[in-house]
Amino acid sequence: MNSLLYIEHLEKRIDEFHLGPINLEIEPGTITALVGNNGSGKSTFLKLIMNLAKPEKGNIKVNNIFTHGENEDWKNSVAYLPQTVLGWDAFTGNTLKELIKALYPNWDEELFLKMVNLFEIPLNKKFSKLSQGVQQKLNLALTLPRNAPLLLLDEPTYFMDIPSKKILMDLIVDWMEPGDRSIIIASHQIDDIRKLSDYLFVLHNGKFLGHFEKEELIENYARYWITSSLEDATIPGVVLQEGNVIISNRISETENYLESQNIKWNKRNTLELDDIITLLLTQNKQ
Ligand SMILES: Nc1ncnc2c1ncn2[C@@H]1O[C@H](COP(=O)(O)OP(=O)(O)OP(=O)(O)O)[C@@H](O)[C@H]1O
Repeated sequence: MNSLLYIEHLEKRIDEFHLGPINLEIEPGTITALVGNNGSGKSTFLKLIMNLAKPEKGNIKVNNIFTHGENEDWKNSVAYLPQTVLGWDAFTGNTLKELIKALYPNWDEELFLKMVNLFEIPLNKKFSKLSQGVQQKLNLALTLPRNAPLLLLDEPTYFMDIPSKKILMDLIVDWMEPGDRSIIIASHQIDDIRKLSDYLFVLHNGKFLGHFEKEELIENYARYWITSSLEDATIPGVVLQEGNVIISNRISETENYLESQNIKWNKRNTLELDDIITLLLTQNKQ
């Protein structure tokens, strides 16, 4: 097996909250958007991968090494950007760079300097004196150059201005260029999800709703404007009906049924990805 990340039967409880069970494999060369409602367990899931939280059940392997075993070599294969970092406030960017560089044998100084330059990060200021957006940029500049094949990003663009988001997208595309790397990016930013991801990994209140190939997911949904009376018809595949507009995620079943019942429609379109995510997270009928 050649997966960068392998997860089976993963479950975690925090008080009333229950995450999982989750099964997931991440192949090299892919970007997966980790999507879910607030409190659905995205950050917890990334912490579990990093062995910063202990699961009740299940196994996690990074580059074929169990993350909760004696062998900690897996840590060289993963770079993690948490939502918030603790303990950095008193240090300048320069000092943080030296501390982190020493831990990562594949550190890419050229990429670090490029990111500092593109994001205009002042390296001589203490972390606590930087705005939240600049802190986020510095954090990214201290994460991507670790050159680990698996990159875990928890809301990396939350505080960033629009041009910086664009710069990061280009950096990520370049970073993926070698073809043997993968990213999991937890995000509520629809642009990040739409432009970057190959797959969507969807959580709802801790429940795993699916690991979808993005284009396939988009192709699976359609909206129809019905011109005949629908009355109380239960139409196969329909996940939402508002008046005479229906949305289906099993298009051929729906169309066959409409045809067999002589129910006419005069317009059909595809859904935007944010509409599909909203349906997944609110209907939860999948
Ligand atoms: N340290 C903790 N102590 C108590 N509860 C926690 C802790 N960390 C997470 N939780 C709970 O676990 C659940 C999942 O939280 P988590 O932060 O993983 O969600 P999330 O999907 O990342 O949310 P958001 O989109 O708001 O960032 C929540 O119900 C949260 O309250």
